[in-house]
Parts: sequence; structure tokens; C-alpha cells
Amino acid sequence: MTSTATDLSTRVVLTEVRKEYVTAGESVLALAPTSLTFEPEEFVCVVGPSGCGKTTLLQMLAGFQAPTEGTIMVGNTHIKGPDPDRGVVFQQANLYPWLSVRKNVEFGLKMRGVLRAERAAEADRMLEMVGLELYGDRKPYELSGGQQQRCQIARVLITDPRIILMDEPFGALDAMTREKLQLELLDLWRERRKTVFFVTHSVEEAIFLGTRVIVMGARPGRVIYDRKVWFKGDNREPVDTAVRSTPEFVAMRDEVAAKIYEAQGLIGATVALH
Ligand SMILES: Nc1ncnc2c1ncn2[C@@H]1O[C@H](COP(=O)(O)OP(=O)(O)OP(=O)(O)O)[C@@H](O)[C@H]1O
Repeated sequence: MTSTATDLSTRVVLTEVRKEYVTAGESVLALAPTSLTFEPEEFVCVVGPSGCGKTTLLQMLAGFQAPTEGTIMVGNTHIKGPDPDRGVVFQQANLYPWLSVRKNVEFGLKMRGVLRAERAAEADRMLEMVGLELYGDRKPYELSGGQQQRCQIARVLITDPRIILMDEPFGALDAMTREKLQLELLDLWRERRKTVFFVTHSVEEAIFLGTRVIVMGARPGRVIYDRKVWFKGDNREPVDTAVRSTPEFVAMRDEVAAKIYEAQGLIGATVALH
């Protein structure tokens, strides 16, 4: 397959996607008509106040929810439901507690009918990649929160999805573990070149990880800012955490934070960035 063909087959195109929830006779416009294109290998970070439709957008990309109107295409294919080509990483690891860490990681291959020896070897490779090679025989409850998230990431990567959807995956972790996992995720992304769609509440995390940052506003949910993280180039070089104190980073952080406060009607309020 040529790289052009690969590109076309992994481009995500949303056309006039609108999502309305109706419960108990009340309707919520979670996403006003929205058109977006995600290019292959982009690392798209989405931030915005609570209730602005970030998770709704991710769930439609995952195929867990259908748009009320509009279409979402991956390449030439309409998203009609979940697909192993789109792996989802949640805030809580949700590992199977009765299975070992290795068996949790293998699970997707087992569902595909991959033979035991082959899937065990692949699981070991994934565990090594996420730094859990010594933990394969443990049960999930014997892992720390950060290790559980690494396990979840390995479980998703083992089926080699081309698109990874992450819903606040580091939101429940302490600051140091979070930073470590951010760097590990960037290494993985640089190595494996997936398209990543990453929802977060943290402006810093969005700019540090993303090649592109989208800000959403609420009532109705909509995109109010969409910009490439221009000063990081193509992100092919390892990121230095010191980038966070460069004038470019700080300028973009202030710009994104201002958009979020504007969306909340809090212009001029003190900015909390983490
Ligand atoms: N299943 C549902 N049924 C009815 N309303 C829903 C449902 N899911 C979400 N909503 C509503 O849709 C809007 C968008 O919710 P969504 O969870 O997508 O926002 P979010 O930006 O991810 O919020 P948060 O940052 O708090 O997770 C909210 O008003 C929410 O109450």
C-alpha cells in the first residue's frame, strides 16, 4: 500500500455532525453542527469546560453513539459502530480483575482468534513497551493507578488500531505519574504514528502533547478554537519538558485559557492552567 493510500484511509472527516440527547422530554444540544477533518498521525487534543461535548464527540468517533445528524467517515467508510481500528482508552482502566495483567493485554487478540503462543508473545512485547514486563503475572489490583493505565494502553495497542481515542486517560493520576505517562505516550506515538484524539481538562497537557488543540464551548457544545501547535514543528523529535516555559508555549497557553474562560463567561477571571 502506498503512503498516499494509507493517508486517505485514515483521514477522519466529520461533516455537519450534530448531536442532541433527549431524556425525560428534555433535549440537550451536546454538539451543534460541526465539520472537522483529522489528518493521519495528528495528535489532536480537545479541551473545554465541563459539559461542552468533548466526551460526546469522542464517543461518536468511537462509534458508541450515533450522530443525530451528519456523517463521520474514516477514509471511505462511515462510522457505524465500534471497530478495533479505533482503540479507546478511558479515564479508569477498567481491566478485568480476574485476569492477570498479561491476559488483560492479550484479550483483544484472543477475541480475534489468535493462537495462544502468538498472543502471549505479543502481549510480552506490549508489556515491555509500556514498562510492565515484570508485572505480567500480577492481577490488576496489584498495580498502581499509573501502571493500570499503562496496561490499558498496552491492551489497546496490541490490536494495532490506527486511531486512538483517549478520554482524560491521565486525569485521575498524581502529577508526577501523569508527566511520566505523557512522555511515554509521546514516545509511543512518535514510534507508532497513530492518529490520536485526546480529551483533557488540562490546557498544559493539551499543548504539551498535541500537534493541534481544539477548544470547545458549551450550550450548545461547539468548536470555538482550532489551532496547530505551530512551535513544536512536526513533533518528530523527543519533546523536552522545558518547552513548557518557552514564550511560545506560554503564549499559546494563555490564548487557549482565554478561550475557555470566554466560553464560560469568565473573561478576566484568574487563570488556573493545570
Ligand atoms: N447520555 C446522555 N443523555 C443525556 N444527556 C447527555 C448524555 N451524555 C451527555 N449528555 C449531556 O450532553 C452535554 C455534553 O456532555 P459531555 O459528557 O459530552 O461533555 P464533556 O465536555 O465531556 O463534559 P465533562 O468535561 O464534564 O466530562 C452535557 O450537557 C451532558 O449533560
